[in-house]
Amino acid sequence: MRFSANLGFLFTDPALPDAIRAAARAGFNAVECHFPYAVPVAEVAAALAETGLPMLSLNTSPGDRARGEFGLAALPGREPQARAGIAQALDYAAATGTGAVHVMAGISHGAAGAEAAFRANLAHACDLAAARGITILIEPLNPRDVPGYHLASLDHALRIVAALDRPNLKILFDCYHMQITGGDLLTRFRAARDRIGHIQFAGVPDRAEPDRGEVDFRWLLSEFAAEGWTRPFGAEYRPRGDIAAGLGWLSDWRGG
Ligand SMILES: O=C(O)C(=O)[C@H](O)CO
Ligand SMILES: [Mg+2]
Repeated sequence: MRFSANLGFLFTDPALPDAIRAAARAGFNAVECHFPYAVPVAEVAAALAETGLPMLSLNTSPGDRARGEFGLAALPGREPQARAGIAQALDYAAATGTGAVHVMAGISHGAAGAEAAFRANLAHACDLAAARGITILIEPLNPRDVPGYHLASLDHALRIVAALDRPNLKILFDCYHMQITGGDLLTRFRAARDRIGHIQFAGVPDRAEPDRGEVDFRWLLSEFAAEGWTRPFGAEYRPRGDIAAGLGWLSDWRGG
């Protein structure tokens, strides 16, 4: 069982290169991040090379968070900024050997033209990414945490992936969001298995360490592995307190 530290939520105190080093020391096998763009790419590439950890994924720019933006790809009229963000993310991914870019849909509130904009931007992203061997991810986010987010269900993500029919377009199956939007995690994972490119997890409902709450991750992740999932699972949770003190779940997996 291998685990990736999501550096958007874990090890957020040090700058990104030192967060990568901290994740390696803590025993993670990989890292992933949200928005690395303020950090010189050479520093991130150097930390990855030094630790030997791969960076699995990063997100396109969210846009202006102060104005409530959380992604641009499904915002009609914002195509230039969305595509600039996609180009920026692909450049950063290529320079760091990152295998996947999560193209963030954004808060569309179901506006007219949002779905068409999202699909066109995704097709564009897939074309650019394919030339660089990079996977494009889309991630349904639950509407309680992100009201109005354009991509709020697994079914919607499956419809998009089927319609665009690109081999490098996959779904980011975040067990936290999936539990809140319907549960039935193993059955829904099995049904979507061929379309899934990455898995994340966190305790539900508090989005903290995955060692308590309504999902038994020791059981669930073992079942995913039994289904043939071999990639690292992305730990994307907000620690209840001290990060190191909360890593018992990781040492339990490692056998103490
Ligand atoms: O919020 C999540 O679950 C994510 O993984 C996104 O990348 C947003 O940061
Ligand atoms: Mg997630």
